[in-house]
Amino acid sequence: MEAISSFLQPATASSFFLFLATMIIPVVIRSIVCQISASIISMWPKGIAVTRELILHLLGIRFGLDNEPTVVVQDNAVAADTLLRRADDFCDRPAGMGGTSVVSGGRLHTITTQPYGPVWVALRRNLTSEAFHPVRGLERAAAHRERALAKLIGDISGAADGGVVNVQPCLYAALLSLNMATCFGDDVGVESEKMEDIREALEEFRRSLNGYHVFSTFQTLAKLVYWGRWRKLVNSRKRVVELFLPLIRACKERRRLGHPQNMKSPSYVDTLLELNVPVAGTGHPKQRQKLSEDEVAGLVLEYMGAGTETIVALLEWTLANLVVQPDVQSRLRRETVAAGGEACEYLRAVVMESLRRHPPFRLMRRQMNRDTVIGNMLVARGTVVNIALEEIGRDSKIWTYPEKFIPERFMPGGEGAGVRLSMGSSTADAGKVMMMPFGAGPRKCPGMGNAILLLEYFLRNLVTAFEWHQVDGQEVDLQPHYGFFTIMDNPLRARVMQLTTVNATDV
Ligand code: HEM
Repeated sequence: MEAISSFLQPATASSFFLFLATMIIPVVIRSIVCQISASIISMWPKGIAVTRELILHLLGIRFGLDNEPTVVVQDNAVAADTLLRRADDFCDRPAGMGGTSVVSGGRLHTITTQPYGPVWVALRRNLTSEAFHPVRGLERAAAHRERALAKLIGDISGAADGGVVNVQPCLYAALLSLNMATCFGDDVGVESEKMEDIREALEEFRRSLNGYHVFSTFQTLAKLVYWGRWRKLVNSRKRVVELFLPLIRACKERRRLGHPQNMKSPSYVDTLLELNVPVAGTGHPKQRQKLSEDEVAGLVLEYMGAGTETIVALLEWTLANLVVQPDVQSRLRRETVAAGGEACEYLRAVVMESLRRHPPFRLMRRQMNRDTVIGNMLVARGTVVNIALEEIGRDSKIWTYPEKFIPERFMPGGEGAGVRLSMGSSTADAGKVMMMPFGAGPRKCPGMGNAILLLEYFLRNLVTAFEWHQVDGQEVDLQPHYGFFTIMDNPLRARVMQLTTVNATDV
């Protein structure tokens, strides 16, 4: 060693060692890595695949809402106490919910994701006091409902191949055409080809929402790790918005020309174009502005998604249960015919049982805006609170045979008689909570009245127009698929027998 040192000049010596190091160190590291990998592989349990999720887990990287500090509420009394008595602490949703909000990096919001405050009040009030107002909105939409029903009956009769129908596509087409009409108005003509594009685009967007929660935290990194998923989400939303924008512009043009239709019966988009919302973050409620085109498109997407898929899913679940239980179906038919278009107690009971047994949203998410006691636990501000809507409706302490579909439980004398769905912010409501498929408190679903109306309307007419039977050799499978909405894992196929030519009976 000494000989070498004396032989080399100092500068040359350090270069030599640097050279040696660069040659030797990688070899040493590679051999260490190989040895470690070999021993990991030899110890690695057979049958466990090395996935991206596993690697992220081992590195301690967690994306998405599911990895935020979370409390799950499964007890109805605690849920009621949380949402009604402590409503002020639970009025926000976690950041990073909703496709529109995620894709725009929190720049755009829908009613669902808008932070609790004056803009949320303005958007929500616009929906409930216009499109969903019992007279100005729902009553005026009667003609749209009749047209959608006629389409549905026609599609079911026409699609019946040897009497067998794939039910979901028929329901979807009818609800889509109804919601397009109430959203854009009668005279924004959408030809059937465009309608098919919209159907496909909405479906693709819904599919892209499965797993989108990973983008709610550390978005930049999550985009890199889940690049394919991100691209799908962005592109599918872009596709729907590009289909809606020309229709929104046509509404604008119609308003500019002062079309009488707008004055008589404004569509949802007309009301959004008319609306002035407070300017967020200024603290001056009087400072107001119009919504941008992007914002209107996001709200339209919310209306079409929430208003179509939920109703389609529930109608499909209900018809599936009626196929499985022909006695319930016969009673429903008898009693709706006897009611002759008036309110029918048994029809309401069937709808309530469907909502209890198959709520489209399994969980409802809120985020606490201050430290609060939930049940007997102190939970810190910022914690995500998941209310387990499905489990609350199946609580065996409240419901007998909770897994069974028994509409009679909502008839006089049944354990569910008199149960109300409409729980506002009144603390007096809290004691009566037995199920909450529409949520509760100030942020409960604003579409509830419309949803009940549509469910009863279509169901009443579908059971009087057709008899619904099992397809020979194919049992109805009531297994759920838990995605963005809870739908049937195996879509319903039914054998139908046409009974009458239907005169639409509106409730
Ligand atoms: C059977 C049908 C439906 C069910 C079961 C349902 C259920 C729900 C639930 C559980 C929530 C969360 C409520 C909460 O946080 O307390 C919600 C919110 C919401 N729903 Fe529905 N929904 C239905 C139909 C509709 C329809 C037809 C619309 C109309 C467009 C709609 C629009 C909304 C909106 C905008 C929100 C957000 C409310 C807010 O954050 O202020 N829903 N819905």
